[in-house]
Amino acid sequence: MADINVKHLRSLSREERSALTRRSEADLSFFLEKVEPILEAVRNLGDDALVRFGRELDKADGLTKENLKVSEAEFDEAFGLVDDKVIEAIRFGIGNIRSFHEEQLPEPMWLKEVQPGAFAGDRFLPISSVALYVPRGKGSFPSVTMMTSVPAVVAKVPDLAIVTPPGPDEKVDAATLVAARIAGVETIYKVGGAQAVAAVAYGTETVKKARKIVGPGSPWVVAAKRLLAGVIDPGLPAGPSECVILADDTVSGRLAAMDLLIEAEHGPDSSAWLITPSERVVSEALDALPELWGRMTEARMEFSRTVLTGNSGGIILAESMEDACNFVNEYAPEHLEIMSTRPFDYLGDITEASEILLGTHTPVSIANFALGPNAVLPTSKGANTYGPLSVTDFLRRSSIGYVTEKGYPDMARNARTLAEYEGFSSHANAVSDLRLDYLKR
Ligand SMILES: NC(=O)c1ccc[n+]([C@@H]2O[C@H](COP(=O)([O-])OP(=O)(O)OC[C@H]3O[C@@H](n4cnc5c(N)ncnc54)[C@H](O)[C@@H]3O)[C@@H](O)[C@H]2O)c1
Ligand SMILES: N[C@H](CO)Cc1c[nH]c[nH+]1
Ligand SMILES: [Zn+2]
Repeated sequence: MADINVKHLRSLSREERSALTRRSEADLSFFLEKVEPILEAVRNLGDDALVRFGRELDKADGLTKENLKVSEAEFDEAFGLVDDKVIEAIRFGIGNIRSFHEEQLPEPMWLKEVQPGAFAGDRFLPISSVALYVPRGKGSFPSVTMMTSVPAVVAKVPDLAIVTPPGPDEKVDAATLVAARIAGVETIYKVGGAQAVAAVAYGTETVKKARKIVGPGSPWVVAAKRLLAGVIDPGLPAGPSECVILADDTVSGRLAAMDLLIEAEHGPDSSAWLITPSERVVSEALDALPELWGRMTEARMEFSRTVLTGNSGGIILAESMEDACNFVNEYAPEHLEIMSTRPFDYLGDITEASEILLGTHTPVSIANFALGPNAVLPTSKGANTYGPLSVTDFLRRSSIGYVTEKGYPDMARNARTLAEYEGFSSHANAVSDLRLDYLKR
């Protein structure tokens, strides 16, 4: 396949190497400009704007203020529309996702005696209201419903709502409704894109204001979250999907090509690279791609072709596995597969990746839908500072302190010394002997 990008890491200049790590999210200027009036319209016109954008952008001609919120009847109807096999897969996935996320739930409170008679610790409470964004543009995403709802329910967020675009029939994707109900979320609004972020940030007549929004989305959603970061907590940055397949010489290049196409098929703005020091793997992967494309739907094949022949995907030949691991760390992918019969040999060399999947039987698809770890992951080098969506994203932490009469003297003496050094007289007074006098009265 002559037009698939094949890069030799050794022959690239620093600029060329760094260009390979660039994602579509790096320049959102087009989207930021277009999204601003949408946010303003929602702020000023509320439901009227949501109905207008739903009709214009999602072609939901039958959307009205009255049906913006999913009804009980629509939830019930969804179970009849979804194949039993799909419901079973949703239940299977939710079971594993719940089991994984329950392990993340911290004790509600802990206290440690840091000095005799002086205690310090943390207390956790759920965030009072969170909106979950479930995309629906280039596909429907019951799996994102599972990944966002389960940790929120495990964290016991009292006020949860899903926002997701309506289809042209002004309905929410049926499997999304099924997944929401099984996971335990009952409020769903038919609004997507930038207008959904604005709706939960400002609140409208129908849509309740939320303190935080989580969930992945297209650049429209990412741009809106950036612009509204002062109004609502936008959570971790989760934009267009991306993956790196890191393969050594122990595996088949055909297998590597198969997994390279997983995330490359999300959209033309996705990113997907296969990196290997093995020329055999490169040539087998190139040979396999046409057959694999023949097994894909036309639209998904076109998306992945765009990715693998454009600026954000292809195959990279590295000098060695060490060289390849260094590149992976520079890239900081959302999903990483270490495809090798000895994956643990390389795990220690990878420091920057949102998700690391090991071996030849853990393709990204299994992690996207079934395994349990969260598939809402930071993109565009977000792995440098963020982790995957987790139960703790739905909790807020308060520090707890308790000093007893026994612990007071040492604490007060040291606090006073620093208060005086910093020049804060009231801070110092509050830990002076005056306190002991006042305590006597
Ligand atoms: N990082 C992650 O964890 C993760 C997980 C799943 C999906 N994803 C990514 O999420 C993204 C989902 O994107 P999507 O498009 O499928 O769904 P989406 O719901 O994010 O975007 C569709 C919405 O965008 C808005 N929109 C579309 N065209 C517009 C225009 N011209 N002007 C204004 N608004 C417009 C519409 O409101 C529409 O409802 C994909 O890029 C996918 O790769 C990421
Ligand atoms: N790969 C996505 C996260 O980047 C998750 C997903 C859901 N459905 C398909 N893929
Ligand atoms: Zn995916």
